[in-house]
Amino acid sequence: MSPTDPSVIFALATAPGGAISVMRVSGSGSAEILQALAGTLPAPRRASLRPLKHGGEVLDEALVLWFPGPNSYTGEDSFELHLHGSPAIIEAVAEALRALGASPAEAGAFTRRAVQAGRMDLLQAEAIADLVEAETQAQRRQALRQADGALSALYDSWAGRLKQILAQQEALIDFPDEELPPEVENQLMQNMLGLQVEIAEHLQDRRGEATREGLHVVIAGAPNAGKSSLLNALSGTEAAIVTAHAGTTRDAISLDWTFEGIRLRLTDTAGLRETENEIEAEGIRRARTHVSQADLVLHLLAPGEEATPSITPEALRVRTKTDLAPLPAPSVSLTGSLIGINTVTPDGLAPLLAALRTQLQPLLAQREAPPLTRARHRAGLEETQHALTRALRTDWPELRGEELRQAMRALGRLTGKVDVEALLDTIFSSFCIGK
Ligand SMILES: Nc1nc2c(c(=O)[nH]1)N(C=O)[C@@H](CNc1ccc(C(=O)N[C@@H](CCC(=O)O)C(=O)O)cc1)CN2
Ligand SMILES: Nc1nc2c(ncn2[C@@H]2O[C@H](COP(=O)(O)OP(=O)(O)OP(=O)(O)O)[C@@H](O)[C@H]2O)c(=O)[nH]1
Ligand SMILES: [Mg+2]
Repeated sequence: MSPTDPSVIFALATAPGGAISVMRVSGSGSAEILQALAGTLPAPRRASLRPLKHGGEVLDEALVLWFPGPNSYTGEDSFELHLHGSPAIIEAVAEALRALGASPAEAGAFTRRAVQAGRMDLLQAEAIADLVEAETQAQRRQALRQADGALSALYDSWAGRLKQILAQQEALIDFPDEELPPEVENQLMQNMLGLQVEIAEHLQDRRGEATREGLHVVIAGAPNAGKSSLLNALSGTEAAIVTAHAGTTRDAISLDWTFEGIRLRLTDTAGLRETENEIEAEGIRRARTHVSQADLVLHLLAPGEEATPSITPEALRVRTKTDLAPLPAPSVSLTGSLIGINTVTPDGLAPLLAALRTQLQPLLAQREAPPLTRARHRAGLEETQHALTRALRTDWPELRGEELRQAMRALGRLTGKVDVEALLDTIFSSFCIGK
């Protein structure tokens, strides 16, 4: 293929500003472009130092990696130029690549080509995006596991079982009514139910989404309860203003905090009370919105403040300023849910951290089965479940077959084994350039 083949794409794979910048190039026609720049093709998959020349000039002295297809990330002929990371070199090399017929890659284009070449499925491609963006160790582990194909294997096994169920169903259709063996029909129903139960359990597991997206923890309570002090103490920042004046916080203040490898978005809110002040009232309205959308609410109560009713039934109730007024021992044992903290003594937050750990335990637990990680997976599995439910409800064999096929299609779209093209744009548009 000619060096001007439009299917060759290039992109910087590293963020600008580093000492080294990696330019990635892929597509049939890569070999000619690399030869034009580096003189000859280096040995495959080995780092070689080469002067890169274009227009009779040396652009940089670079490390070159040549990956002949199909043994490359994209499955195509591709190469990498490990350049000195200056803007001038990057610009000159990009200019040369354009002149040689390559075009700038769109977001996710390299991974998209890897999917199209059958080197990975959609779940693995999504996991690569998550891997690139992982900020916590839990996110890293989860993405790596999904990239390895653990979730794909689970959904593929379900697709395999659905295929068997469909085959059993078709065998039933061919039977004349009077000879229909009831145990075959029974077996079929059992298989459908068994699959539904497994998918339902998988859908109940929120670990994957919580790990990937983080959890929203909202600190709420009356003015002066110590909410902003807690936000500052947990995050080790002075993000929120603290004063002895009741009604200090108006705007909600959010920051990210990693606890036990889980990403938490902490939000400090305006103290809840009746007020004539227009600004404070708006703050309180926003506070209530945050509370209603929280995954976990910490309801802070100053000493002497009535513990009930709580802001929301699920809130963790936290008695503050225990350095001033220790939690009376009986209240600890009687209402085990009341946690005592202060932001003054060295271990003042320990009871809250312990309670948070317990609360998050289900999310921290390593389990055998890989969790679903995106709304897309949840929607596809729910569609599968609905189709299975309809298949179970109907006595009409042809209709049941159609519902089973629909369940298979919904499941197949998750790995990308069906209807891939329609999905690629939405999935890869969220990637960064160079991936
Ligand atoms: N420089 C560089 N670092 C990188 C990548 C890259 O593309 N370039 N990666 C990109 O995301 C990740 C590594 N992933 C990769 C996956 C497959 C192949 C590859 O060439 N696979 C061939 C040969 C495998 C082998 O060496 O045994 C193959 O599978 O056939 C390369 C990188 C992270 N680090
Ligand atoms: N002794 C003691 N004082 C505290 C503690 N936590 C907060 N305070 C004090 O209580 C007062 C109110 O604290 P804030 O953190 O501003 O309270 P808040 O709930 O954010 O108040 P608003 O923003 O007005 O709703 C300040 O004077 C803090 O120094 C604590 O654990 N011990
Ligand atoms: Mg405050």
